[in-house]
Amino acid sequence: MMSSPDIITLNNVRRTFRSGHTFSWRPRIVKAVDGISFSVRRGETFGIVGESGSGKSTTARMICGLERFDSGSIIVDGIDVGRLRRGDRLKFRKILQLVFQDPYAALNPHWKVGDLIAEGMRVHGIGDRRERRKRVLALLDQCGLPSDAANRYPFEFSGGQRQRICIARALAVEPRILVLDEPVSALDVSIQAQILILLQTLQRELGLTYVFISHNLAVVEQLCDRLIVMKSGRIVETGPTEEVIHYPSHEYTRTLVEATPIPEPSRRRRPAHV
Ligand SMILES: Nc1ncnc2c1ncn2[C@@H]1O[C@H](COP(=O)(O)OP(=O)(O)OP(=O)(O)O)[C@@H](O)[C@H]1O
Repeated sequence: MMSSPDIITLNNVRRTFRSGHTFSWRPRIVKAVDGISFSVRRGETFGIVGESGSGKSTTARMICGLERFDSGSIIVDGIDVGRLRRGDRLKFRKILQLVFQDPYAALNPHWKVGDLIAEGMRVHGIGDRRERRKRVLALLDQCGLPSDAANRYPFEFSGGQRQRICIARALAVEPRILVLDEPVSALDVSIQAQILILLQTLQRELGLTYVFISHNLAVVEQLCDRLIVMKSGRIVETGPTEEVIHYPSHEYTRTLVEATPIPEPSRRRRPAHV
């Protein structure tokens, strides 16, 4: 059977939050995600951009099965995320892993880095202890970390190195998809560039699909093949990254582009591979 070119498909997905005081007469209804549809192709980097509050993180969390949705459907590698049962969650995590913005908060400070990376493998029953140790060392190397990192604690590392640890941990279970929610936003610009290069290299080597959430169009421009622009829970623009950034058709995208210094001429990178 031919596998579909699309690995993630959202169809008319909505998510509403009630906010405001429990005792207020009129709780405020926030349409965080207001009927969005898009597909992500296997092996591509798909960007979700928009200003703060536009619904990017809610979308990412719904794709990951961490946030329920009110209506619509989300299919990830053939799995209906809306119908994930408790027992399916583990299997789902082997397909899709997440990397968050804050590498400080994401790592348990009491665990050694080697144990942090090996934990997912242990939970998923991958290899025995010896094999897991070997794989931890290979992952450290692949993510540009020294091998003695395995025996050290997260606090001994810089922000960029911690994000490398988070990426190694995500890759440990050999997922097909990484959802990266503002993965470089907390880092210095020079460190950002190194992490982006690492992500590009890993994608090439492992054939990964990335969903990349960012408010920074310069970063998105460097990494993403295609993107959607979100505003108030809706998609206002979609298309190949260069087209959207250099020839935006929506006023909102134009405002985002104008607010971002994007180096010229465009320094994009590698042929998209599927
Ligand atoms: N758990 C929640 N309870 C109430 N409102 C929420 C909740 N999560 C998100 N929202 C609201 O939904 C809207 C979209 O939020 P979301 O975090 O998805 O946006 P975002 O584009 O990722 O913003 P940011 O970049 O600041 O994270 C916002 O108005 C937010 O306040």
